[in-house]
Amino acid sequence: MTVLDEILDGVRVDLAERQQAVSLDALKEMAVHTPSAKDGYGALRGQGVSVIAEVKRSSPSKGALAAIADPAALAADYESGGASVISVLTERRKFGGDIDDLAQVRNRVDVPVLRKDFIVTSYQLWEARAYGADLALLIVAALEQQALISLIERAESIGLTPLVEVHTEEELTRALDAGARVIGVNARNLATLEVDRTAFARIAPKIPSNIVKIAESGVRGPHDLLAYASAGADAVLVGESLVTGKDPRSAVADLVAAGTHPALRQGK
Ligand SMILES: O=P(O)(O)OC[C@@H](O)[C@@H](O)c1c[nH]c2ccccc12
Repeated sequence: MTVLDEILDGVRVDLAERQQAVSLDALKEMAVHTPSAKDGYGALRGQGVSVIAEVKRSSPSKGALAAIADPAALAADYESGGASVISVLTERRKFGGDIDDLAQVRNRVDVPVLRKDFIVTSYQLWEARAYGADLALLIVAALEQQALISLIERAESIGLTPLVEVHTEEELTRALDAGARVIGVNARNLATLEVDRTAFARIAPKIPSNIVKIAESGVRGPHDLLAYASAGADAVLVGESLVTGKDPRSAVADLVAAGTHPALRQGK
């Protein structure tokens, strides 16, 4: 069993519990009263390389990273550093997240918020919307093709921007066939947890130019952002180096400064 399979088993157990506690109808009712979603696609297509800053307490590869007692305060620091989108890990068992973190972050920042989780049913998309998310992650490696297609459609129909994550060329083909418009290339293989920072440069040239390209994982600082930028990234998604650093606001600001430097001259 791979790490991803193990995570998905836990996700399904937790999901069944939440579905017992809150009906789909109740969630839909909540979502109706949630302010409409912000434009995730537009936020990532801004000037230069956009920064998606992540709220993450732990990870299966490293264990505990940071306690993060106040996720909204951290998100506010990210926003004031210039982050274009805030990513909130809501998976509980391996990442120490909580769906309530999403609501707290949503209530504090103005930029779009991404629900980062292992989404396998439309119930989780309704949850994302009900708790204020504007974007939702869909991981190709975790989904059958038919499920991927219908989750992309459902996300869009309820106003969420789906960020479709791939790690290989085959997964990219599936993402494109399924109609993804925002694609993230994760440097980390979720089956083995190995990080390969060359994955983005290998896969990005095969992504059509109208699609937003995000380089995910392994960004330690401006140097890595610049490497991803020269390989064509519209945005980078950064977690660990921000939550484990001393000053998340200035760490984001340094990334944003590198990503908007005039010398980059990206053809967006
Ligand atoms: O902490 P890092 O190496 O900066 O990576 C952030 C993000 O890319 C990573 O958390 C991530 C990418 N895809 C995921 C899917 C599920 C859980 C987590 C992730």
